[in-house]
Amino acid sequence: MTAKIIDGKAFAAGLRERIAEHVARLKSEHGITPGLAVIIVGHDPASQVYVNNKARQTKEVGMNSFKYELPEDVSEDEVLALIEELNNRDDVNGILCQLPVPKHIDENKIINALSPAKDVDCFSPENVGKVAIGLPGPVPCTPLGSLMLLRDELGDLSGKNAVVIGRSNLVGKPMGALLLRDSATVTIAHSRTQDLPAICAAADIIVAAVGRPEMVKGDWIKPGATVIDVGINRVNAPEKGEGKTKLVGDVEYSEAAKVAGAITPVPGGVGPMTIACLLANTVTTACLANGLTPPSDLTA
Ligand SMILES: Nc1nc2c(c(=O)[nH]1)N[C@@H](CN(C=O)c1ccc(C(=O)N[C@@H](CCC(=O)O)C(=O)O)cc1)CN2
Repeated sequence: MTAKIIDGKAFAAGLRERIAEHVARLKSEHGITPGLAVIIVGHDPASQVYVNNKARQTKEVGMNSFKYELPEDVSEDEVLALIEELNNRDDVNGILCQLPVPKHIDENKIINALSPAKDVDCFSPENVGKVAIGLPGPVPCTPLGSLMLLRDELGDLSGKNAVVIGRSNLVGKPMGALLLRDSATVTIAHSRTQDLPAICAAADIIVAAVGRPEMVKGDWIKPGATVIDVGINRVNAPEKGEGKTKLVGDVEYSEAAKVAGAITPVPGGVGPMTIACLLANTVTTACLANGLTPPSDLTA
């Protein structure tokens, strides 16, 4: 068996088209242009690429983009003051601070300073709670993107055995909550889990979000299972030449693809969904801020 490759890049492009249609309707019917503010602190090259992609894609779907590039040595108080200013602006419906931030800035203080109504990453405790109990609001971007790919691939997830590997606040825990909301039978595995291969062997769905290159082996996977690889790990690639690197996921892709029914590649799988879902969340928060029901196809 060779797995179907789930094309996250193509799915994300389709999602952005739908977002653009919703944005056009918000403008023409309600006079609302959603706005997304992105804050980046320092010069991490990967973060700069992600932030530039976020700004470009925000504009492409017809929304307003506001980018704040702060120096590496900016004080925590200055970042918090900027967030406070953005919290109070009517033309800003979504705010995010690109992670990681430099060590002298407390990530939790940043997250707690964001107005939950504009927290389009869905990192705040209030929004995490809403996700858990199924109230309207933003949904963590990478888990939402993974869920959309799973629903597209499998349809109804009810009763499926789903194993999420990783228990981070950003991916593992919200992914578990979303799968549970879709009535999957959810196991969250982590570094203390015993006999992970046996747990994976019973899974109809595996979501690998552990941050360790190729940790999930092909022979752990049940034939026909759907595998969502959230990992994006840069590793050395001597086969490409001296000093070269490549991106790999948390799953041993080539072996897993021989067994799985469907699998996301890295790159081109979940990654592109993260930014598309950020735009979807900005439409959601813009709707909620204006007393409108968010489009159901952009949320969980
Ligand atoms: N405030 C946030 N910070 C960070 C987040 C986040 O969701 N919110 N996630 C990551 C970075 N990230 C978005 O911000 C992100 C990472 C990767 C991709 C992506 O499309 N990856 C490509 C490969 C890209 C490459 O070649 O390097 C892929 O998987 O195909 C998009 C967004 C950490 N920080």
